[in-house]
Amino acid sequence: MSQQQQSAQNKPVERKQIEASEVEKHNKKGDLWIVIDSLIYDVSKFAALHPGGETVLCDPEVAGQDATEVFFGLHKHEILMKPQYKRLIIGQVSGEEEQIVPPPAGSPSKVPYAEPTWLTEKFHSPYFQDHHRHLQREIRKYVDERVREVAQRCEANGKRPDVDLIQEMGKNGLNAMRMGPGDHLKGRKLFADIKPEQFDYFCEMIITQELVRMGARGFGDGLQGGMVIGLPPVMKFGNAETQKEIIEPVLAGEKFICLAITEAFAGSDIVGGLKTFAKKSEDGSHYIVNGTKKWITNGVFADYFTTAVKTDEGFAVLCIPRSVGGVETKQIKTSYSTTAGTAYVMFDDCKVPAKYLLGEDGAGIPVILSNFNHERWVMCCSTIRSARAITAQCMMWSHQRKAFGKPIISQPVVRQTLASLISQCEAAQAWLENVTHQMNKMDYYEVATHLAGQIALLKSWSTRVSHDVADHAVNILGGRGLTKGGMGGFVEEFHRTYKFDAVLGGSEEILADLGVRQALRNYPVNEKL
Ligand code: HEM
Repeated sequence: MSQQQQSAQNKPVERKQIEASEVEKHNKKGDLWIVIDSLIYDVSKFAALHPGGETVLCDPEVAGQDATEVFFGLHKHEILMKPQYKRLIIGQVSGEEEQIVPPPAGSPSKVPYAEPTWLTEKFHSPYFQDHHRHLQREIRKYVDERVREVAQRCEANGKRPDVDLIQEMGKNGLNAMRMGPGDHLKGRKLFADIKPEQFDYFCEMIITQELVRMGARGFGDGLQGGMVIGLPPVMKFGNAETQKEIIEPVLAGEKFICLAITEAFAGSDIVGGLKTFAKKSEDGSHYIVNGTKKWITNGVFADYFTTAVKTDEGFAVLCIPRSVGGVETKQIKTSYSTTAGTAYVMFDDCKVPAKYLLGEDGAGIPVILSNFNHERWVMCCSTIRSARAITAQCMMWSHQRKAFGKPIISQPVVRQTLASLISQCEAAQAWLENVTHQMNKMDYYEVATHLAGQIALLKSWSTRVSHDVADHAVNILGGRGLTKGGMGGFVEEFHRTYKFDAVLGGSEEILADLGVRQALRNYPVNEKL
């Protein structure tokens, strides 16, 4: 259920007022009431179905009593928002009021550090303007009301993300906005009535960061991850005919695309290690492609494969339509959900018309490299926001979970841990905002020359932050951090999946090294220690 529906349902309703002394009388199997946040639940029949068992509800400290504290030590608030549990409410304790009401859809959380400072009351930012704030509110509402349910469902059942949702995101402009600023936005109606000329990398950052709050990493990649990394080479290097065929149908969610670089034979060593070969025909009209690709996000349902190949000229990129025949895909089961459509791809004598060549034959490296900075930056946006969401979960859990008679946040060791996680999240977001600002100001070549190293370092470091956050979050949540669903479900999911950002788009060590090597390129000859 969306937050908006939740808050609508939470509007003050006339409830039957019942004295606490009356509630106390209903304290046994078959006649069992409990109070949570002033509301009286008749659990007489539900008790036998309660996932935590009937016995715990018949405990003298629970049966006929106010069980608010024990309830929130064991369950997420969202359970009480479900209609099947709301139906158990029979009244309210006389003279008491509900205290725990979720904020309206789209509004920022007031939990300390749950939001970046630009969304925190009383804080200022040099980067964000009114349209950014408007976009953030609208996209959060959209995610909470429209996307979250699909995300949780697909993450669990492993099916591809609903095509009607992707097509809706095509119509409302979101798919195009996820491709960053550029000519493709001109004349297009954008989500939340953002004007194309207003759209900058901060807008894109907002969209990416709001989407990851769903806590469904596999779905996040399933939801057009392939488009975000596979379409840019077509947009930049495709010829007019190919662009016409591919770009709009992909943005509309009618066709699907993926980026096929990695092979079982080669990850980061894309130049030396690749084996997929494209042999040009004598008349130059087509290529015959043979080879395999591995871990290709969205490959299972892609119609187009933006594929790195070797040729007689050296290295090239072809956008291979599945429809040419000879393309086979197999699902790979990874540690996140199969909803991402991660594939093993086999090209067997694929006859690919030469018009699908992106850029020049033998000059494929810049085509691939041109993609990397944006892709890595998107991953920074995503992992940094997820780490913050997990830190907020730790904050909330340690605030409401009691051990040794006190909330666990009263333990100095827990506060020390939170201090470290908060500091890392704040630092990572601040660096990200700085890099994003530079992206708004620099042109493509300046980014490649001056910012690629910073982006590489930021990605490398932010996934270290995620590592630390995931590790400590599991310790704080305990067994729940290792259990799917329930109170620690989000933490379990993050701990299982944060490594995707550490490996995809260049692994931590490779990127750290790239960052330093790029710095050395501009090392001044005239300065000595
Ligand atoms: C209206 C009242 C309640 C409802 C609707 C409810 C519902 C649920 C649900 C859906 C679960 C499954 C776990 C999850 O999804 O998080 C659960 C587990 C549990 N519940 Fe309740 N519950 C209620 C009250 C209580 C109370 C008052 C207690 C107090 C002892 C309690 C103790 C437990 C325990 C011990 C578990 C297992 C927790 C775990 O697996 O970590 N429940 N409950």
